Amino acid sequence: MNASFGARLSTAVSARGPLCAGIDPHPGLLADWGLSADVAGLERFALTAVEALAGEVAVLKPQAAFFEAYGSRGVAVLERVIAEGREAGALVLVDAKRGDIGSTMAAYAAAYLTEGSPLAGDAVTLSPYLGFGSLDPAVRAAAENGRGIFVLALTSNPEARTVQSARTADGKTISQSIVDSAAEVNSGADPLGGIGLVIGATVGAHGLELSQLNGPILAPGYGAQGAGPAELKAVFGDALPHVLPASSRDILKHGPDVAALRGAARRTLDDVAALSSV
Ligand SMILES: O=c1ccn([C@@H]2O[C@H](COP(=O)(O)O)[C@@H](O)[C@H]2O)c(=O)[nH]1
Repeated sequence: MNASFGARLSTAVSARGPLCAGIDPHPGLLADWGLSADVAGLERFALTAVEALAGEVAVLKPQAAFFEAYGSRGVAVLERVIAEGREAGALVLVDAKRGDIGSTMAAYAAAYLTEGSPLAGDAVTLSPYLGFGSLDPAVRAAAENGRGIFVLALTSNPEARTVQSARTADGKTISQSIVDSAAEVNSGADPLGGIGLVIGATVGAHGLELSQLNGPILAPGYGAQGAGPAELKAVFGDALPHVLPASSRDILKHGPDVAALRGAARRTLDDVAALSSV
């Protein structure tokens, strides 16, 4: 792959607008869509979401956990979602939140970031809580393969605060130290580095200094977790142009009708786009 992930993401967002639509096959949603809680139901759910959304949104984010819950056949469905989502023109961010010591991280990088692997989308979410440096094999694989990573910095769930807002020996919050490590890797990249961050749209006042990041920010928590356009503006301020709001259940609840799913994604995009004119 020739173009960098930062360049591909910038092009996709310019063409389609800033939205990451999640594919989270919750058992409750499968039931609401009239589907069985088995691999056949999972497959129908996920591929309907791909059909509805992959031609519309810049980024699709399948949540790996809901596929893994069905074992190897569920993972095979995830592989189809990745392949078919990309074929239909969306960038696919696999939300797997992997993290481990460096030597094991190399295997995750082979699985999620290396050309030819059936689980490799365009980017993957990673956890830095074994130390940002433990992600080095993934950082290298991402650059070599034109792919991206999104590193958890300040997540949307309230329980995260005690860990992520704790301070390191130099007085920085842990989340700020993750921002700074990502900024160091992204420095000088044009138009945008391939190391993104995950910062929830729900986090409220956070005090993070994001001006040097030079990378994308995935903002889950939009919709079902309570954040809307006003929260995006308040949380991200000047960083808003690099923010990719992520919404799953709030869009998926409109299925299984394909047109209704598309309509929900478009309304979300319109609400987000209106922010740039405020
Ligand atoms: O901080 C985080 C990191 C990841 N997520 C994931 O995003 C979606 C959110 O789903 P909704 O239905 O829009 O609430 C889900 O896959 C989470 O695992 C997050 O919510 N917060």
